[in-house]
This record gives sequence, C-alpha cells and structure tokens, in this order.
Amino acid sequence: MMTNQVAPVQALPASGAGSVAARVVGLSKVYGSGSGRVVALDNVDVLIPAGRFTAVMGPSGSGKSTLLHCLAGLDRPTNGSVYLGDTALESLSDSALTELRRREIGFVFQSFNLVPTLSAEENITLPLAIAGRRPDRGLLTSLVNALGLSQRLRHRPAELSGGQQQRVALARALVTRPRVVFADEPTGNLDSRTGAELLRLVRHFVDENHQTVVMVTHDPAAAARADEVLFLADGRLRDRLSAPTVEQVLHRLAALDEGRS
Ligand SMILES: Nc1ncnc2c1ncn2[C@@H]1O[C@H](COP(=O)(O)OP(=O)(O)OP(=O)(O)O)[C@@H](O)[C@H]1O
Repeated sequence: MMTNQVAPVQALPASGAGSVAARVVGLSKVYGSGSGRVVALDNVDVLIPAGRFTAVMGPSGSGKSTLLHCLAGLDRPTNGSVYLGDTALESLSDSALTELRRREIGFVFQSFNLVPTLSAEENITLPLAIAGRRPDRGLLTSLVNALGLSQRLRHRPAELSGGQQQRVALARALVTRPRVVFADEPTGNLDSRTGAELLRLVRHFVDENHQTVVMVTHDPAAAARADEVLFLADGRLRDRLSAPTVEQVLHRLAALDEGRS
C-alpha cells in the first residue's frame, strides 16, 4: 500500500508543472539522549509537489509537527536532508536559513500567533517589514479581498473572531508569495463551520494561485480537502492517499491503528 519513493535529486525540476516544492530524504530526528531519547522521525522520505495541497495525519506523537518543522527549517534534522526547491537546508548557516525562511516559507499556527498590539493590516505586512520590503499593494488588496478582511484591517486581534484572526494569519503567510505555506492544525481552534471556510480559502489559493500548502491535521474532513494525505505512525511514513475522501481517510487511519497494535 505504501509507496515511499523519492526520485533522484538530479531528476527533479526546480519549478513548473509537476515540479517538487520541497522534499526530505532519509530524515531522522532524535530528541534527548539515554533513557530520555525519543526518535521523533525515523528515516522518512517525503516529496511535496509544487502547487498542490498536502495533508499530514497520524496519531499523537507520530512526528507530524517535527516533520513540518524540519521541512520549514525551524528544526535541524539529526540525519538526512531537507530540500526547499533545490536548496539543501543543511548547507545553510543559521542566518542564511533565517533569510531563506523569510523569503520562501509562510507558516500558519493553530493558535494564530498574531501580535496583539498590531492591527490586522500591520500583522499581515509584518513579514515584509521585517525583511525591509514594501508591500505589493495589488497583492495585498487581492489577498485582503479574497479573505474577506477589507473591513477589518484596522482592528487588533482581540477585536476579531477566531476565524478572522486565522484569515489574517493566512494572509500574513501568503503576503511574501512563499514557495510553501506550512500550516500546523490551522483549524484546530476553529468551530467546524469556520474551519471549513478557512479550508475553502486555502483550497482557493492552491487552485487559483498554484500555492503549495502542507498542513498537519487531526481532522479527516480537513485532510479530505487536500490533494494527497501522508500518514505517519511512530516516526515513519506508513501510507499515502491521493484525491482523498473523508471515508477513505477514516479507513486508512483505522488501518494505521491496526498496524500498530
Ligand atoms: N523538543 C522536544 N524534545 C523532546 N521530545 C520532543 C520534542 N518535540 C517533540 N518531541 C517528541 O517527539 C515525538 C513526535 O512529536 P511531534 O510533536 O512531532 O508529534 P505529532 O505527531 O505532531 O503529535 P501531536 O499530534 O500530539 O501534535 C513525540 O514523542 C514528542 O514527545
């Protein structure tokens, strides 16, 4: 059932249709040592296609967030390689990695992580301000309109609903035109209707703007909005499912549990 194959590095085109946005090869991540040693990821190969929506599922502690953090350059692997496009992250110094992250990666967190003292607009443009770049007004307007935030730009996060805050966080992740947006349980703090609306917007940016998105989720309905679901268990890639339905996702999760017991 599992097709855990990674094409040779040289054979992968850098951009364009059918290209690869990111990949990990032989990725392992070990935390701690001695009796506190935890193998969070164990020799994982994953390929993230450009312009597609990939979901990552698996039981609690299976390594989903660790995989996302390694892919996004927020955490360094113990072994193996992470590529963003053609760039091997291990070849970069910490400052070059920070620079690359600012340019090429957007991140959406479960808890929104907005700056409470800044307005919605200031939160959205913060990554550009940090990078010393001016906002592209056309892009900003189209993002704000697509996300239904035009009447909320002067509001602070505390004056916004959870769904609005997460839409601000999504705009902030998209405003730099990143190569990949990583989302760690972006609907985890939203009710199901608001979560579904956020996923509709994510899907819109994938379909209309060819945005690459990788999302960790526990919710089969959320995963079913993706083009492909990767299933992790015990730090390993156990299964993958293309064009998922909710029923198929549930079935694969059950099979994953049976495989572990
Ligand atoms: N900084 C850390 N120090 C020590 N162990 C860690 C650290 N981060 C993660 N782990 C361990 O690594 C394993 C994988 O954690 P990870 O957060 O990636 O799992 P997850 O699948 O995202 O879980 P959840 O669904 O509960 O968020 C777990 O056993 C966790 O306890």
